[in-house]
Amino acid sequence: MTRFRQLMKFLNQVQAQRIDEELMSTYAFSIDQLMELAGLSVASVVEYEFAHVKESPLLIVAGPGNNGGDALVAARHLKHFGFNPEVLYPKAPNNPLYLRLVKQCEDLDIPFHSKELSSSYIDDRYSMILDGIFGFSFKGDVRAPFDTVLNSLRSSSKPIVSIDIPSGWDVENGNVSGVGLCPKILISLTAPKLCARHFIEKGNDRSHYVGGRFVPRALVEKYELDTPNYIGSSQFAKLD
Ligand SMILES: NC(=O)C1=CN([C@@H]2O[C@H](COP(=O)(O)OP(=O)(O)OC[C@H]3O[C@@H](n4cnc5c(N)ncnc54)[C@H](OP(=O)(O)O)[C@@H]3O)[C@@H](O)[C@H]2O)[C@@H](O)CC1
Ligand SMILES: [K+]
Repeated sequence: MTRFRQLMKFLNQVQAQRIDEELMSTYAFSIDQLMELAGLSVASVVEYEFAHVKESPLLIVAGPGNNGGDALVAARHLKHFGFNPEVLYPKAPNNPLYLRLVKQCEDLDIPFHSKELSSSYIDDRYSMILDGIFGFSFKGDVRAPFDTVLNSLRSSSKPIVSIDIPSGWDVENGNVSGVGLCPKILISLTAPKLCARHFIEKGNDRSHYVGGRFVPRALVEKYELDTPNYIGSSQFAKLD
């Protein structure tokens, strides 16, 4: 596993969105490719942290955008890694990319839930929660049906791993509304966003990883990104 000193460069919301756009224009990536690598990084971190509870079901919560797409990709990889993922998909968009990801999961017999699950059900059934609800495009107050979904996840005692942004957090200012999740683990993709500073402040029982090994050198230089030197085939780096 790659270890790396805590990164000092944090992206604001506009920079994160611009980097995403440049990857898919100037640097000729398709969204499927980026999402596949992002989801593989996420699944690899979950494997590293939760291999000891492989038999118990994992709850993977997917939102309506690309953060949810990363979660669906991670669900598929985790199934191949020998885990037992189930997906909560409260608002499944009718978009060919996500429809394909859902079919790939269903073909692996990954169960899907569309209605909110109670915190007691979550506590009884799952060993951990993977939060792929909102990423770097989240804005404003949390709208239905995700307000009640966040409530039940927040009331659960199970450890939460957040993909890119803890859901409900302002991308730059953190959990200012108080309705956001409190993850134990954050996996920043490409580079941490400004809200990650508030995650790090919360102390030593938190782990911060970075993943998404697709950033070309010219983009690193343009945005002065502080990306880790990943070792070998490692899909993530743990930040000390
Ligand atoms: N380059 C990288 O690093 C890569 C990053 N990737 C991933 O993409 C993520 C960013 O994806 P994204 O841009 O699709 O947006 P994301 O945050 O998933 O949410 C958009 C959805 O949320 C909704 N929504 C928003 N606010 C809301 C509210 N208050 N209450 C309720 N709903 C709200 C919004 O709804 P709308 O406003 O359209 O109605 C829309 O449907 C990024 O974080 C990373 O995980 C990789 O896949 C690829 C490479
Ligand atoms: K998230």
